[in-house]
Parts: sequence; C-alpha cells; structure tokens
Amino acid sequence: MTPSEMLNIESSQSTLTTDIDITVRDLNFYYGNSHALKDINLEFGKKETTAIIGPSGCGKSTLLRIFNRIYTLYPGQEAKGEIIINGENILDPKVNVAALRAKVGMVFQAPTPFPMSIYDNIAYGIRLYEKPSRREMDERVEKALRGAALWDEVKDKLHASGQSLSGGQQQRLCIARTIALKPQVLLLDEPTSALDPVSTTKIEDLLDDLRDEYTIVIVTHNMQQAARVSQKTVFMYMGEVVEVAQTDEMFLRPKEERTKNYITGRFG
Ligand SMILES: Nc1ncnc2c1ncn2[C@@H]1O[C@H](COP(=O)(O)OP(=O)(O)OP(=O)(O)O)[C@@H](O)[C@H]1O
Repeated sequence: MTPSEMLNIESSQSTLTTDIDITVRDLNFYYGNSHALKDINLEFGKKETTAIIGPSGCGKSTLLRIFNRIYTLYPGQEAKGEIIINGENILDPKVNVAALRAKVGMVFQAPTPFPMSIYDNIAYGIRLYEKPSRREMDERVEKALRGAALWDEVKDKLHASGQSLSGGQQQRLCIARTIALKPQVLLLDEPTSALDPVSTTKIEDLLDDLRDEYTIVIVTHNMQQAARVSQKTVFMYMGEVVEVAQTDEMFLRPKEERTKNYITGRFG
C-alpha cells in the first residue's frame, strides 16, 4: 500500500460536517460470490467508543473497512445497503470518497510508519490537503503528536526516522498521523495486538482521551480491552450481528447464548 492509501487519501477537502453519527442499514458485503456480511443494522453514537468483537473470520475487519470504502480499491468486493454518516449514505457512488476518507481515519493492526522522519510522517498527509506555513506546520505536527501522547518522547528527535521508534511509539505515530487530518471518526483494527502491555496501556489511555473528540470504532480480540475502552460492544458471529449492548451489560449479562459462550472463552 502507498502512503496515500494508508492514509486513505486521494485528494480534495472534506465536505462533511462535524456532527457525526453512523447508522448502518441492511448492509450486506460480498467478496465475489462469498457473502461475508449479512443484513447488518447498527448505530454508532457520537463521541462514543464502540468495540466490535467476535471470533476470527466473523467479519469484523470487513465491516470496519466499509466505513471508509477502502474495499473499493479491490476488484470484486461489493457492499449493498446504507451507511449514513452526517445524513449522507456513504455507499452512494456519488459520494466524494476522498472527502469521506479524510473524515474517517483508519489505524491498522501493525504499526505502519512511512519510511520518512517522524515530522514528515505527520506533515505528509497534511501537505496533501493544505499548504500551511512552516510555522503552522510545526504547530500542527506538535499538536498531533501531543494528541497521540507521543510528543514528550520524540520532541528532541523529530527528524529521526519514524521506523526507528519502538512498536508502541510507531503505533502512536500512526494515530498522530491520522488525527493530524482532523477526522471525525477513528477506526482501529486491533491496534494493540502487536504491542507489549505497557504500550497497550498507553494506547488504551489515549483512546480514552480521544473519545471526547472522535467517534471511535475499535476491533479487538481482547475482551478486557473491549471492556476497558468502549461504552458499547457489538458481538458478531459468522457475518451477522448477534448482540449489541452497553459494554457493561454485554460482559455482565449477555443475552444471547453465543455471546455468553464467546466472552467466557468457550469458543473463538
Ligand atoms: N480478500 C478477501 N477475499 C475473500 N474473502 C475474504 C477476504 N477477506 C476476508 N475474507 C473472508 O471474509 C470473512 C470475514 O473476514 P474478516 O477478515 O472480516 O474477519 P475478522 O472477524 O476480522 O477475522 P480476524 O479476527 O481473524 O481478523 C472470512 O470468512 C474471510 O475468510
């Protein structure tokens, strides 16, 4: 993937407003003839963190990748139904995909800093959209790094390679790079699965802080993590949504047998 694709950027400014909320209606997704997501209906609250959990292969990553239409980069993949963000169905072919991708930022499982300096990892995406002065750019870079709780660790080596950082620092750099574009939705696909416990805690603390500003959707295999970082949890199984509940409710009193079996480790 190129740096632009990782940032999900093509070009142009966003036209979306700040009042974000996501409604998924009758969503079906196909990899060719394979029906990967079946009749998904969901709502994602503003400034709320939603965890998506479920056994391997149930469709968590597939669902996440529909929100910024990144699947359109791959032939044969098709989504049917509606995903309403700010009153607009983002699956409508008329939607400006570049604008959507600026507002719906994605952080991947493995940290993927670009092969450039820490500073340029942040500045690169900003430059695709805007032409800030040197001073403004310095401020944007600092703000993004502070927002991702990384500034204190890198402020004296901004021109060192992003790839010279530790795994946990690299993942926070990727979060900084994403929030530098001022998205409204942050999608995170197992963002800590490659990290040690200390780095994981830092990312989880960071997500807690970011919740005030962004609608966050996180895919995680880690039940404790879902419980720690999210207010709402979605349990998926074999391409379907089985149960949606406030996170406390889901873990204390799951309604469905399959949810109970999964969260108690009986399968998955
Ligand atoms: N590129 C692809 N082509 C065909 N089928 C795919 C493709 N990517 C995923 N699938 C299938 O779609 C289904 C859902 O996969 P997905 O990666 O969304 O699951 P997941 O819940 O994220 O799994 P994991 O927890 O293992 O990452 C699986 O059956 C998978 O084999």
